[in-house]
Amino acid sequence: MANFSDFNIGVYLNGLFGTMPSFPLEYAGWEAAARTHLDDVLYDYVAGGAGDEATQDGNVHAFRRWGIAPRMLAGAAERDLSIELFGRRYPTPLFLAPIGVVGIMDVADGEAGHGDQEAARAAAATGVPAVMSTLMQDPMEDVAPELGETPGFFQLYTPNDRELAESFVRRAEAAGYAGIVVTLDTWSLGWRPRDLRHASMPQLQGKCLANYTSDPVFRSRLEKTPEEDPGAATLAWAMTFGNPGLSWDDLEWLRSLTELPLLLKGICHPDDVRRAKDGGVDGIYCSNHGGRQAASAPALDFLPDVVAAADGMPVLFDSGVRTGVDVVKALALGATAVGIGRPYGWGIAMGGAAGAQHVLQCLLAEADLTMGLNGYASIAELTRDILVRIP
Ligand SMILES: Cc1cc2nc3c(=O)[nH]c(=O)nc-3n(C[C@H](O)[C@H](O)[C@H](O)COP(=O)(O)O)c2cc1C
Ligand SMILES: O=C(O)C(=O)c1ccccc1
Repeated sequence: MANFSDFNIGVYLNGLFGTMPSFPLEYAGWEAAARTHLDDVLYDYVAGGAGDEATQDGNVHAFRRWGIAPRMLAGAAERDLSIELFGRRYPTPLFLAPIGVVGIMDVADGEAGHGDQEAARAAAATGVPAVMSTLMQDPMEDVAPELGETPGFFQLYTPNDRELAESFVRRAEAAGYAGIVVTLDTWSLGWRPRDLRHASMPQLQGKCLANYTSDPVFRSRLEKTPEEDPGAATLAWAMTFGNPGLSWDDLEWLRSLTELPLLLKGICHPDDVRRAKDGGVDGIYCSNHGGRQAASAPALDFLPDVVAAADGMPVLFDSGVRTGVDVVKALALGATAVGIGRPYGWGIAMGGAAGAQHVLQCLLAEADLTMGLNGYASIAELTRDILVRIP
């Protein structure tokens, strides 16, 4: 059993010998460190979100409206943070949420462009599974080997071209991804004032489109190859990316594409959970896209009802997790596994795979200590009744 809070002790021990931590120890520090490396367009793209950004702020603040009830003399000196998901044991309850621009966020060493592989290496080093975006800067086949023994899931943005969607899923299966996560909340881009101010976003600059430009179906739709005419390829991407017509009627087709675990991302309403379940999915991914798409209530506020409707089916959760304490609270509200987006994105920007691994170690050490000091030895003990509502 891993002891995640050894990380904590290690920091103090290093300090005794005059070695200070290489990276900041908390979210604000990760974001600030990342910002020193990123240009404004990319920084704003990652940091920003929909509208006045009240949704993303609300995601973070929702965690503060819950408190953990401490129990003493509970014998929680040894903790087990492992979880089971789709028949497999994972050492931690965390996963990396898909970030479509992480491929170009690996700027710290001055050679951006393989950030998807850096994220995969952080997953390999920690056993934290990664959901990898459709929007990669390297093709999915080049990213998968970097995951090592740790499973990766392929996140599908369903293009409005069925053959292309099918090709993506076949490629993900062949490359060894362990499941398919279909994101439903981005069939059109949200209202994002920061990106509008820059009148730019990375994909429109031709970034992170490698899964498209390497795809035989996508290429067959072009008159000239992406190498000959990159601008035309980017335009073709913009024409095929959005899929406003996708509906529940398409779930049967999506389900038919793979026998791998199939999850739907962006689900917050219990009625949608039931429809998804009826359609034969294997898991629900409760998220409001980190407040980047539609304005909504905090994703955390939907989690308990989503878990109830899922009725035993796994529920992945993300949106607003910033600390190890947040991880514990999401688990207590019923999440099977807890995803982080921006925190590890900043990690990649401040130090590549090592930076992302550091972020995971901080979150895990804090989650582990929070459980221990509050008297909870396993994730099974983290239930709704260990939380109190803070008015
Ligand atoms: C810069 C950025 C890019 C993202 N790209 C994708 C993506 O390609 N696919 C997807 O399903 N979600 C994407 N998301 C949403 C994340 O998967 C996740 O839902 C969100 O970041 C969680 O919120 P958090 O950032 O507060 O942790 C992106 C998020 C960010 C910050
Ligand atoms: O930025 C995002 O959150 C995202 O997922 C996305 C993907 C493609 C186009 C625009 C946004």
